[in-house]
Amino acid sequence: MNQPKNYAILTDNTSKTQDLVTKLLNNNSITELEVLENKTGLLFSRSEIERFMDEEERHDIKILTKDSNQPLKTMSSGEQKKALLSYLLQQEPDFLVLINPFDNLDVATQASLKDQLCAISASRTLVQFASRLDDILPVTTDFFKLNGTELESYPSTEAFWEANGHDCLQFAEAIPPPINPIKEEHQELVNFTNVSVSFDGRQVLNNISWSVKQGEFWQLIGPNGSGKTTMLSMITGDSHKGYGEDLTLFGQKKGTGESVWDLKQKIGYFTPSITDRFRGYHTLENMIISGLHDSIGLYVLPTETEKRLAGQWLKLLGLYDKRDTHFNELTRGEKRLVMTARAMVKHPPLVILDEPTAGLDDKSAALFVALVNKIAKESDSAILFVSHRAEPNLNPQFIFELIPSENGSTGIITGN
Ligand SMILES: Nc1ncnc2c1ncn2[C@@H]1O[C@H](COP(=O)(O)OP(=O)(O)OP(=O)(O)O)[C@@H](O)[C@H]1O
Repeated sequence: MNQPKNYAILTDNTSKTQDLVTKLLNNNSITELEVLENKTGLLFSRSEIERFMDEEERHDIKILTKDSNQPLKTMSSGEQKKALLSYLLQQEPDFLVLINPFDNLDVATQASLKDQLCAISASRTLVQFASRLDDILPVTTDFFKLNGTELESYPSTEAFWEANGHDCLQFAEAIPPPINPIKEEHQELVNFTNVSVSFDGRQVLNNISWSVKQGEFWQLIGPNGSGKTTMLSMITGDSHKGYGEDLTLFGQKKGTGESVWDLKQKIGYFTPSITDRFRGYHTLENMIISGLHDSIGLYVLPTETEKRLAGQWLKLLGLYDKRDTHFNELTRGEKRLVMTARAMVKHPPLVILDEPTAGLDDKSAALFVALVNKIAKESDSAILFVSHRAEPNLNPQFIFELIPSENGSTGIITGN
């Protein structure tokens, strides 16, 4: 049997990935990939996981979770991807379309998925869409770049790598100060003392002790399933876990009558799913101002001072000329910059960025990281950056790392 071909398609924020994927899966003719015509392809992507999650929940059925007692929704990203891959392989497709397969995975899970995909590639064609160069599988035989709807091909592997180097931009202007600075009287914003959490009798966090003080810049890392999301949702008030444990938020012990609203006032929060699901028609200016009103999109008339402040942020982001553009017309990378400015505009005591670079191409991720470093340096807000990737050039002061074990994850603190 001949070794199948394996394709890598590098995408950036102009790429019409969805259009090409639909064509591939529907067997439409694509000149550059004509060997796949009349072959059966299946999709491995975050959106497929979400679709199955929806199906399983809505119809109370098990598709990907046949071999598990746990709902797909509560599985870690690594567990979800494993379940999807095994389900797809059972159907023996001729080819698999992979969209950013390593996003949201920690280093060890990425390595194990990479090995698995390389093994699969010996007998099945892989078509990998990748927004990060580092992710491209070593078994790739043919390289492309997707510019809008155009597939650009390269005569050789070397020609591809030579053409796709990149450089990193920086922001020149200063971070705009808040209109009404928020006074936080407690020096310590978050304190976990020997906190343990279990789900259905299985311990996930084991004796976690961690304290975040005003103005500190932290990165929270840990492999898939180690409990990062669990910890974050205890801080943002989205989880009741932590009641009865020694967990203090902004000077108040969790479970002693704090209101989620009060917590939200003190925390600027950003995770890409907020952006990717956002469907309203609001201008960039209004999106940033809405951060002052704790809404997404603006439903009151902005004041001149608010407009001026939004203008300063947009200048900093290099998006001032687009201030009247609708948010939905921005590229993915631009949207994330705007949503981070929105989370930051009040200068809340604590800013949480949850996997903020997932799905961004290298250039956009570098730009995003540069913005976060700048915010950390020029503001009094404490920053908590959650990411699996060792983000090149991110400069946190401290790293809190979750180390999984049979009795749940323990935490260690390292400096940067
Ligand atoms: N509501 C729940 N019910 C049962 N198990 C849960 C629930 N929430 C989380 N878990 C389990 O707890 C563990 C930690 O999950 P969590 O989502 O906090 O990890 P994570 O580090 O954020 O992972 P990822 O990086 O993949 O998102 C996982 O094994 C997960 O399956």
